[in-house]
Amino acid sequence: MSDLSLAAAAPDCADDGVWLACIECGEQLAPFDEPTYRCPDCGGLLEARYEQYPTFEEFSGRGVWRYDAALPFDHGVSLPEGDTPLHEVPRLEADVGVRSLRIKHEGMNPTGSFKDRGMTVGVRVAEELGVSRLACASTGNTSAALAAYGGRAGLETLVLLPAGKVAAGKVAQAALHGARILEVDGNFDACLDIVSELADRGEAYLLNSLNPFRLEGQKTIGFEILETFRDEYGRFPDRIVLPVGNAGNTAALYKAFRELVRAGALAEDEVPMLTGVQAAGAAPMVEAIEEGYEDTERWEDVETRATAIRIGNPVNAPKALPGIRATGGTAVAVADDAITDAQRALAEEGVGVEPASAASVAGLRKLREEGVVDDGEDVVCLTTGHLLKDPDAAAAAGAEPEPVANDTEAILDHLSG
Ligand SMILES: Cc1ncc(COP(=O)(O)O)c(C=O)c1O
Ligand SMILES: N[C@@H](CCOP(=O)(O)O)C(=O)O
Repeated sequence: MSDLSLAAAAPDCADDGVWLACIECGEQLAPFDEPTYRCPDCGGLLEARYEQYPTFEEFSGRGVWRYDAALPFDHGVSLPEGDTPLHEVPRLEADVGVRSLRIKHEGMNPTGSFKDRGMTVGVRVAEELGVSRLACASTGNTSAALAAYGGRAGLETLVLLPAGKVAAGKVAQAALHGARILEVDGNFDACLDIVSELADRGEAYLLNSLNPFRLEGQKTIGFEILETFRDEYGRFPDRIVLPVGNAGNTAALYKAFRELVRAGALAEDEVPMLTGVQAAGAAPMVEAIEEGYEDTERWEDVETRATAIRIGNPVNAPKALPGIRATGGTAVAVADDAITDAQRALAEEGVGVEPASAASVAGLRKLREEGVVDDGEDVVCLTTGHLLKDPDAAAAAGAEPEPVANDTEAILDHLSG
């Protein structure tokens, strides 16, 4: 068993400084000999390990590649990504009633979601491996990012989408960036099963978050939040609340914290509580936390307005569940209407997010009402995708346009009426 605890000692050194390790049996693999997504011995998830883990002082530059000392390469296929805002939301902060509330808006990445952080590293690894076709299953954002970064690298991209369940903005992005789009008569989990099989047969290089290098890019969200928060407040946040679908970000943030603890840059009692939020209609991670499972049980029927997190079989659960538990966090399910209310509240303070992103704020509100989150806490909510990703959901959540005559007096009458 590979130790995923915060207190784990630094792993044994490998000659070349980076390798892949199975989180279940500890098997170590050379990272760039051939595409590998799971342990060939036991089927466990893999994660990248390094000979050394940097402290904050070793980071320099901007965006994802500021953190190259903690990544397998010092540059990648970049648009560029990262360096996203940590918004203040004073009205929401007062309404929720916490010491401080900041919104880390990952919708401000080049294709409008956090997936860009994963792709800049993942596509760099694809180049290293010399593959020609990249593929993913997607609820939308992964496909948009893969198409853009694959296109930038001049590689063929193939995406499998659940038919009729992907927001318009995301399909448009994937199409225009040049992906070949296959609409599958099945949900996201079925698409991922198929893409994984295609990858195992050598037909394509898989760039979902099952790919450990995707998560290397995404862990920079954790580095960025901690650095920015510490620079502004002189301390680290108590809690990070995030939407959970395939559980890649939860796993990636936990990995960032573990690496900083190992480097001596973060004390164990300074690690923020990882708090996952799922839509009530797609909540296998919440079930696993509540029931004490080590992995999720697959939900075959999932439904939510937050289509980005309409996922019933989170592949990263064995990495993410220990993270939630070890940091003293929790997981909570929220109703679709609560997600829309949170989307409106964020939008009213100028922060435009897609429904799945607003789940973090909806979850925080629920946990405050339940008394799980204390009023003295410093909280960061992660918002993962931009409002324009899902224009239909935004239009439905906002006010209806009012038809008026083409006449100034009529408009003044209308406004005063
Ligand atoms: C906008 C958005 N938010 C949240 C998630 C969930 O992230 P994760 O799969 O890393 O849990 C996804 C995709 O899964 C997403 O596209
Ligand atoms: N929301 C995701 C689902 C796939 O997640 P991944 O992180 O495993 O690629 C999407 O945008 O497709």
